[in-house]
Amino acid sequence: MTAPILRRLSDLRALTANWRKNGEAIGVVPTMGALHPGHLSLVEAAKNGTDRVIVTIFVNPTQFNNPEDLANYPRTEIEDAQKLAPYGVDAIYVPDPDEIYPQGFATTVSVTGLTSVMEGEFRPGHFDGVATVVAKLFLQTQADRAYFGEKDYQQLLVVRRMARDLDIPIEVIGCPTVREPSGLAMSSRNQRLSPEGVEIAAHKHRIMLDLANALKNGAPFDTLAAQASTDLLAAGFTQVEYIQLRCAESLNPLTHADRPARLFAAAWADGVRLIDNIPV
Ligand SMILES: Nc1ncnc2c1ncn2[C@@H]1O[C@H](COP(=O)(O)OP(=O)(O)OP(=O)(O)O)[C@@H](O)[C@H]1O
Ligand SMILES: CC(C)(CO)[C@@H](O)C(=O)[O-]
Ligand code: BAL
Repeated sequence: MTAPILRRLSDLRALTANWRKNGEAIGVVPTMGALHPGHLSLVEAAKNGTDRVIVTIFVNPTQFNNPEDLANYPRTEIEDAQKLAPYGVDAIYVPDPDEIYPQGFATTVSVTGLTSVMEGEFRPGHFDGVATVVAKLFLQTQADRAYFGEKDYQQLLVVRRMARDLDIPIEVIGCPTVREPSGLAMSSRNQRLSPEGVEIAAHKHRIMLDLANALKNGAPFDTLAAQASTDLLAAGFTQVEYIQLRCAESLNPLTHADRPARLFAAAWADGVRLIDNIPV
């Protein structure tokens, strides 16, 4: 059965008030829609971890630094509701824009430190948009647990920091990246790749794994990152924005994987910006 689609906060609150009264734990899966198996893995984790599950779908304009990216973002609400039907979620919250940004909205939630590198550096303003909308979604849903993908690993850390700093009583849970058979991290933006673009993008994960393996064997990071960049361009990527090795908790830069580390990369193929990260 398809879950009810709620567009007004008052309707959502009526449901959650009942659930809370019954002592039921609420899980939320925030998304921008165009659902794929990566999103559905978060829904599954939420179903296993809580009594009631809300999936939110909101293409948040304030986190898009690039107007063309916002205009081209896929919007597939009917298909999304159909994909969620087998999971038995309790509500799909698709807020009307004025529920998130009412007339005169003048508040920004801004996390410092973690946001100054990688996605924060290459997408100015992006994390302010994310932190602000996610804070609102946490407060509006009053969820006990929130599920985020490690595909957007920096976002996961930023959101966790924001919830802790603001004393929002929610547990932020990270879930592993779901990949295509080629290793390509699933992403709504992959829909924009042409068949040739898909073939090019398929090289990214292997190039990152090769770098990670060479690093474990003691080779210096800078040399390996330069080689990986060359390999991406040779595979057909048009631009490599960054390849970085960072501490998995602080995101401080590392030169060796001598503590829990992650390798991050952002590169363009076929006009689409693709990000990924793997543990090292
Ligand atoms: N392949 C994936 N595996 C696990 N989680 C994922 C995957 N792709 C997205 N998610 C998670 O789903 C949530 C919603 O993400 P979003 O709606 O932006 O989808 P997306 O596929 O990441 O789209 P985009 O193209 O904007 O990157 C986020 O927590 C994100 O990390
Ligand atoms: C968390 C999120 C739904 C906030 O708009 C978005 O950044 C996303 O889909 O990852
Ligand atoms: N998937 C993270 C949200 C974004 O790219 O805007």
